[in-house]
Amino acid sequence: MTQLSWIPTIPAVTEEARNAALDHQNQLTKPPGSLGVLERLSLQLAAATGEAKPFFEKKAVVVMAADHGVVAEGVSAFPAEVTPQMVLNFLHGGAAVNVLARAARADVFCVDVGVNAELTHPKLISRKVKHGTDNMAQGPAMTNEEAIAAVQAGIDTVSELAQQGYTMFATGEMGIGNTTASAAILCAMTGITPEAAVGRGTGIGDEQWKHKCNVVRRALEVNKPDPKDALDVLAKIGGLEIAGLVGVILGAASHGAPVVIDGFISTAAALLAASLAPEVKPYLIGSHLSEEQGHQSLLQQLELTAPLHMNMRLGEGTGAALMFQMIDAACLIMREMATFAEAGVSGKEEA
Ligand SMILES: O=C(O)c1ccc[n+]([C@@H]2O[C@H](COP(=O)([O-])O)[C@@H](O)[C@H]2O)c1
Ligand SMILES: Cc1cc2nc[nH]c2cc1C
Repeated sequence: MTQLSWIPTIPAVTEEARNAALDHQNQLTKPPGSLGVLERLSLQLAAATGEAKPFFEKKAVVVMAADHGVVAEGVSAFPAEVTPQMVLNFLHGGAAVNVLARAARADVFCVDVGVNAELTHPKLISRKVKHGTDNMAQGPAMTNEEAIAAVQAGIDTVSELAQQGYTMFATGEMGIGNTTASAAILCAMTGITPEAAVGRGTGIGDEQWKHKCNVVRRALEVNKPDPKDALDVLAKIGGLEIAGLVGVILGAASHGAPVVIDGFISTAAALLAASLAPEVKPYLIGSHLSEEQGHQSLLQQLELTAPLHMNMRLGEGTGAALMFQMIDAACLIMREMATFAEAGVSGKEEA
């Protein structure tokens, strides 16, 4: 596939830094491999940054917010007006993601990429492409141009934050109806049935779940998205915040910054980003396994692992913000743990 002009160039990760990190890790006072996921993270972070012992002083959770026309079909347990209401909650610092980001010493940035209300707040990043998507059960959710503009909103947001010194990013989102769009993306990209991809979202019951499966089936039949063309999938059955997250992921990787992927919706965005630019893959860090049915399938498709099993299904970037604390831990192990030589501890017996 030829490189599309709106996709930023993504640097290759560095094996030298990974090897230097592995050398150091092998000298630390522990049996090799005994710190499990923390060890794997250290090596990935070294490869991504080109530094054997990186530390991330400034971390950003970017919450992309937008509305979904498909909510008119009755696919969510909550009304669409919750999207703008929660945006204000993020801006006032009162949402779960704000609390978990504070716990991780990270900052939350909220971007209006397509909320169906006029929002003004000094902290809001306003990059509205349109007032919510069109109803994908009746036709395409967006045009290709709108989808690209929303991707660009994510790329631009990350570029500005990188200029302010942020070196690690997490994906967050808010959009009533967006588990329907994400399930449709999973079906389109992998060919699995709506029954295997659709989950309970904000908490729908059995009858509404069956209806949501039928809505996804109809959206796929009406739009016939081409799985080999991730932009086609994104525009026809995606969401403006999902497109924004594709931009966050592409943008972070283009700056050589690792990007922590939150739950179901964020992982759908990551799957599209990796389809558009496979070079993003070494920059992706899985966080938690969402309760939403279909999340495991998305992770498998990306060969991503989600170390945190917290029974969460909130979105917003909450699982990714928790993962920031594990990343800090992995970095500090590399910087602060004593080596066998320093501590006078005997190494492994030779066989
Ligand atoms: O990230 C997840 O895994 C996740 C799972 C279920 C629900 N959500 C959140 O709930 C909203 C979408 O749910 P729904 O039922 O309206 O499609 C949206 O704002 C998401 O952030 C998020
Ligand atoms: C209250 C509420 C908060 C959320 N945060 C992310 N998705 C959400 C959905 C609802 C309904």
